[in-house]
Amino acid sequence: MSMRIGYGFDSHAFKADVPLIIGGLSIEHPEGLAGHSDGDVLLHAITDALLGAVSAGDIGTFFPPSDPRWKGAASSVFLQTALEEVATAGYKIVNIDTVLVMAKPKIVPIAGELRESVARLLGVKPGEVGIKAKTPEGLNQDHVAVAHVTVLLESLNVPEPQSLRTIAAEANSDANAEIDLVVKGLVGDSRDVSALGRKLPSFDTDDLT
Ligand SMILES: Nc1ccn([C@@H]2O[C@H](COP(=O)(O)O)[C@@H](O)[C@H]2O)c(=O)n1
Ligand SMILES: C[C@@]1(CO)OP(=O)(O)OP(=O)(O)OC[C@H]1O
Repeated sequence: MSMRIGYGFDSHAFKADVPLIIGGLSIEHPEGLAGHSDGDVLLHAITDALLGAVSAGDIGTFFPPSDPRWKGAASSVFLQTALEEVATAGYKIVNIDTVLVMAKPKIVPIAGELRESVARLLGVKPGEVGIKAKTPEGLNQDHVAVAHVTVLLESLNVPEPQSLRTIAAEANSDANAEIDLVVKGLVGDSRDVSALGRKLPSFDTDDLT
C-alpha cells in the first residue's frame, strides 16, 4: 500500500451582502466571502490539497477565474473534480485536517455541522475530518478568511497479479464444469463428455503397435 500527502491553502476577503458559505454550509453572518465562485475558502483549500496529493495541478488550472462558467459556481463542483482525480490516480482519503483563520464568525460552535458537511461532500465519515479555527491575532487581517488543509491518501486495494491469476483459473474451471453439465443434460450420461474441447488422436492408438 502506498500513501500520499497533500496540502492546500486559500484566502478570501469578507464582503457585505453576500451569503457566507464555508465547507458547503450556509452560515448566518452579516458578510460573505468575495470570489469569482461562491468564495468557499475551505472547499477551495481542500480541492487544492487533494489535487496536490496526486500531483494533478491546482484549482485554477481546472477552473480558471477568467472563465465565466465558474462565476457564482458552487465550490462542490471543484471538489468533485478533485475527488475524481484522486480516484483515477488509484487513491482514497484516509483523513483530512483543516485550520480556518478568521476573526468572525466563531467556528467552534458550528464545527460539528461543518465536519458533517465536509464529510458528506468528500464521501468519508465525520470522524475522518478535523475542523479547527484561529483568529488572525497580530496579522492585521480581520477582514479576511483563510483556510489551511492537509489530506492523507492511501492506495486503493488492487488485487496482486497472483490473486488475479487464481480468480481467472477458478472462473475457468467453473465454466468447464458448467459446460459439462449442459452437455450431459443434452446427450445424457451415456457418453463420456470429459474429453470434450480437448484434442484427441483421430485414430485408434492400439493400431500403433
Ligand atoms: N474564527 C474563530 C477563531 C477562533 N476560534 C476558537 O477560539 C480559540 C482561540 O483562538 P485564538 O486565535 O485566539 O488562539 C481557537 O482555538 C478556537 O477554538 C473560533 O471558534 N473561531
Ligand atoms: C475557484 C475559482 C474559480 O474560478 O475562483 P474564486 O472563487 O475566485 O476562488 P479562488 O480560490 O480565488 O481562485 C480559484 C478559482 O479557480
